[in-house]
Amino acid sequence: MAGKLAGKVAIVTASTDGIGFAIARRLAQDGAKVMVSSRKQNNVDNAVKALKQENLNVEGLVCHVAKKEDRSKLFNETVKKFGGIDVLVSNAASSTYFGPTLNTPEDSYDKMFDLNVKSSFMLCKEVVPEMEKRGSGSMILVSSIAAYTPMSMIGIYSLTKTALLGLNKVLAPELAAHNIRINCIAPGIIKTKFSNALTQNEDALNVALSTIPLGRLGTPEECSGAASFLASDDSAYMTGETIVVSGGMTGRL
Ligand SMILES: NC(=O)c1ccc[n+]([C@@H]2O[C@H](COP(=O)([O-])OP(=O)(O)OC[C@H]3O[C@@H](n4cnc5c(N)ncnc54)[C@H](O)[C@@H]3O)[C@@H](O)[C@H]2O)c1
Repeated sequence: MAGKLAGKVAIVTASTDGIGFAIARRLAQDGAKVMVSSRKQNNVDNAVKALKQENLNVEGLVCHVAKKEDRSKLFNETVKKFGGIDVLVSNAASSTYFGPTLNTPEDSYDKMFDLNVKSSFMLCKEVVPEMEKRGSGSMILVSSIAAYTPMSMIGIYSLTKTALLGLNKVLAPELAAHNIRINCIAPGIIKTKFSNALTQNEDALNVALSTIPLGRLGTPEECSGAASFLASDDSAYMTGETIVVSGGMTGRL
């Protein structure tokens, strides 16, 4: 397929719905071969079917990103199906507690750090040998606007997203030595299942909208162009950076 990502192979985690699905679709529309993944076989099957119906070059696999054996399988199967790995989008995350930060249970804290931060780090670390074989690579971490201005009722989730900005900065120089780039995307409030709790409550929605200069929520598709840009050689001189996709929200929460 022609396009700015022609010849590239991409993995997108948690890509059967929401922002991950939109990114997987956009990378494939721009010419990449894409491995779609998430935790449930049924969701993987549905996403792959939908994308194949659009004549996109995708395959799918179950991957719970906190499980080492699942991550290994994801890399091995991608190499087997597509011949290598050029792009990794680490998108999986969860927010397991809503309320005052000081009340966050320890197991929730651990779960969010394990999934949102540690799994991202392990994916980045473990994919390096495959990218080295290709001679270059691009990694993209999905952070959040909450990384900059923590949202009060999801304080520890926000903290994990700030940690990803740090991970981005700390890995960029080391990965550069392998000719691999790493960058972040920080979405604002995007209409997905993830943001349902906020967007289905009219009062909360109105408060949120009042902080967004563009006056509306974003869509998953509006995050996907930034991912495609960071995956492509158009961003060849960028590493350790973050693209904010928030309708102008930065610093306004
Ligand atoms: N929606 C927003 O407003 C918003 C804003 C900023 C950042 N984000 C980030 O965007 C990313 C995608 O979120 P989304 O809004 O598309 O919501 P979503 O609920 O569609 O995506 C989250 C995905 O992560 C998956 N996931 C959870 N645990 C997993 C695991 N262990 N292994 C693999 N997958 C797992 C879920 O199944 C789900 O598909 C997340 O990193 C989220 O933090 C979302």
